[in-house]
Amino acid sequence: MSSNVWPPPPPKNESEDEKAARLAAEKEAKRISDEIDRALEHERQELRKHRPQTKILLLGQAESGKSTMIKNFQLYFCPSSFQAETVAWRAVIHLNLARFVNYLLYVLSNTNAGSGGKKGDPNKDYRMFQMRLSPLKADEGPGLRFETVPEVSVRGGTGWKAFIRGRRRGSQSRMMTNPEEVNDARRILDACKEDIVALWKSPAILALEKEGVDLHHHARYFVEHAARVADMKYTPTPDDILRARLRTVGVEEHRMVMETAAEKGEEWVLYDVGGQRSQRASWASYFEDVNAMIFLCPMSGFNQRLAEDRSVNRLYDSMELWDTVCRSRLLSKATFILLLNKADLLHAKLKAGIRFSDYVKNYDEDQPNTVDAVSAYLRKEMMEIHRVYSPRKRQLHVHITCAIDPTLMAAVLNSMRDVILVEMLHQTTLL
Ligand SMILES: Nc1nc2c(ncn2[C@@H]2O[C@H](COP(=O)(O)OP(=O)(O)OP(=O)(O)O)[C@@H](O)[C@H]2O)c(=O)[nH]1
Ligand SMILES: [Mg+2]
Repeated sequence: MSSNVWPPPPPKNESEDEKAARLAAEKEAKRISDEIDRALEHERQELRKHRPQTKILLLGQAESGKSTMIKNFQLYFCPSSFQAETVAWRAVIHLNLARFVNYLLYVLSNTNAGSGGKKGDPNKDYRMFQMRLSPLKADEGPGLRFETVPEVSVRGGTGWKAFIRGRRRGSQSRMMTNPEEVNDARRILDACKEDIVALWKSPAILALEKEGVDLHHHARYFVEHAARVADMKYTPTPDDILRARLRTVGVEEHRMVMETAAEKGEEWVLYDVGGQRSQRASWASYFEDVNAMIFLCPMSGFNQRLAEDRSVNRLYDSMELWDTVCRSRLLSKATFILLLNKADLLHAKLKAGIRFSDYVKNYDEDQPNTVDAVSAYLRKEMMEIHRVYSPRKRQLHVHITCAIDPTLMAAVLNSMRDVILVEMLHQTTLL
């Protein structure tokens, strides 16, 4: 008979007295075991009470992927709250799609791409779109600019997700005025979906790309998936939500109740800031008591310019910003995590033959034009800035990331969580 079975089976030929004594002993053992469990749980609760709240600040220039990281965090550590916000993201995705389609139409109306005029030609299609999507254009304001796609934005703290779910009135969001309007927009998009697909495949769009008009915008994904996304029955997938673009204005506070094992029930506070230059002045007031700072540097920006100042290269801006953040005394005690993001876009650019060394003068042209070599170079440069300019010695944790790929992000998120927890524990024991 196996000695591993618990509780052990009753001995053969057990008398009534022996049975009563055995049951009493088992009951006592269970009482003691439950008591130990209760004491452990109590100790855990006490530890939690006395541990300072986990506060994490995300920094980086506009479109570096800060808000996308917040979504990843929520998807991984608080999946049910991520799930609950799906409907709110659908409205953002539809606006991303509609505005990109409007942009395509605008670009087409300003070029001679494709052959205009004939029956059934692409120009006829886009005129029809312009007409059908006019309700969505109502809040755009005059003058879509040729070189940019108008962005969807919302000011932090407006509670827009609850508003779109129809639970909150009076939101200040400019995005939509009421849920009925959201449904109208869905019906219009559904009616237009075949035309959107046809427009995207049309010779006029192909001609634009051939002429060198850059249509590599984050909303491109939604127009490529228009048949699914514009359908009335559409529900966004996690991948779609990670691709949705909603520019952050001001500072958004996200209170996340962790659903995963060790920290289950704990509330972590994440601050997401607007990354444009005009927004950066408001950051400092959040520096003081954060436990960790996650900085996002989009590696693919090496050949791009800032939307807010076309004279500035995006990668240089990121480096300068990193320098400033490293020097900050207010952040000197925070755990530093650096994410070299948009590895997928960097890969696509390098593979297309765009040379990193043409834009970054310190990168020797003999060095390989590969993601590995370029990311190793950026890692080294940024670690050096951190080492030289940090007001006190501190560890830096660096990851190469692609924030739209939740499978790849899982390992990074786990590692970041572990680092933050260990630092928190360290701070608690020092207190
Ligand atoms: N291809 C690719 N796209 C990404 C990646 N990370 C983020 N994005 C996309 O880039 C766009 C901008 O990302 P956001 O997270 O909104 O950028 P942000 O830093 O919050 O920008 P601001 O709110 O303006 O400061 C979104 O459409 C994301 O889906 C990435 O690693 N690869
Ligand atoms: Mg943002």
